[in-house]
Amino acid sequence: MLMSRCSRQACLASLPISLNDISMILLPMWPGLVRTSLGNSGKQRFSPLRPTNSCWKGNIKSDDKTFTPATTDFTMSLPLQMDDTKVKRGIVIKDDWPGYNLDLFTYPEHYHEDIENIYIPHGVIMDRIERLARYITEDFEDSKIMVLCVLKGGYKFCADLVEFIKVLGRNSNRYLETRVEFIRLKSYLNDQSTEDLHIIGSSDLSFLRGKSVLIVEAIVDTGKTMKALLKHVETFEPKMVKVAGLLVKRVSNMAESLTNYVGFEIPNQFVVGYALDYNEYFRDLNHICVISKKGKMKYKI
Ligand SMILES: O=P(O)(O)OC[C@H]1O[C@H](OP(=O)(O)OP(=O)(O)O)[C@H](O)[C@@H]1O
Ligand SMILES: Nc1nc2[nH]cnc2c(=O)[nH]1
Repeated sequence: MLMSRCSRQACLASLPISLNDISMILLPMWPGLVRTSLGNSGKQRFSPLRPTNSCWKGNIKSDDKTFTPATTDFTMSLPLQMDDTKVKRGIVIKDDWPGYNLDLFTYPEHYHEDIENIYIPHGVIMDRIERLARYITEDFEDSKIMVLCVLKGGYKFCADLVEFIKVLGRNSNRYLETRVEFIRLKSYLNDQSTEDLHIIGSSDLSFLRGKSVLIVEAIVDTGKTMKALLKHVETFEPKMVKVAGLLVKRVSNMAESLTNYVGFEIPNQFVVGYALDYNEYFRDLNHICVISKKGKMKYKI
């Protein structure tokens, strides 16, 4: 079987071994730290590797079908430096990444014809968030931060990120206290950004004054939402603001990097799942997937 590899630097989650002991992460796994290190001993235990969360290519036989090998793989970026001046691209997914065949994973049956592929499996999302939690915990100087979750798309990312930050804190001598607040922004209709960017609910963020703030957003695409939000947040004079984006799209007009902690850099494709929607559908899908033409037609407004 043909195996490809994930780079150590970008794929490396919290491992109880030295970097010199391994040359790559072949299969990221989930459950990760949250599930495996719970308990009073604080000791990390490893669960069996599960191929469904893998970062690989090859032929897999299942139900007498041989699935087409993936032609490419997650390609990793340079090592992330905790340096604001460097652009952190996260795990870079190449333009020709075909995703995983739907038959390799489980997902709600009613979406069968509505998604093209499993673009980023849930387990890989979780493993990457675990790593982001560590960057954030090590990076913030304050021991307390205000987490501003951008709804609706960011709710799952925020919940999982904060959970990982808490678990890390309980298992180390660096506990980053998190207070979570929410803001709801809406601008998309179908798969298009519109000129109408609405703050739904209260826009008063005066609780951010003087605080270290982490904005948690599921996706930065055109960057319009994030630019507008950063401008709005700055008016409340926080001490500092950083942005965690699970996905950042590679779009040509994005001149500046708005995101300090990037999960994955992805091509310009409309993705759904893990709380990302298409007209409110697909938020219940746990993987990140590419919507199919049929799906777009079916749920179009
Ligand atoms: O970078 P941009 O092109 O501005 O796009 C990013 C925004 O688009 C989505 O929000 P949406 O307006 O769909 O609202 P939702 O989060 O409630 O789904 C997403 O959750 C981001 O907030
Ligand atoms: N669901 C979803 N929402 C978005 N908002 C901006 N880009 C996207 C995208 O690719 N998917």
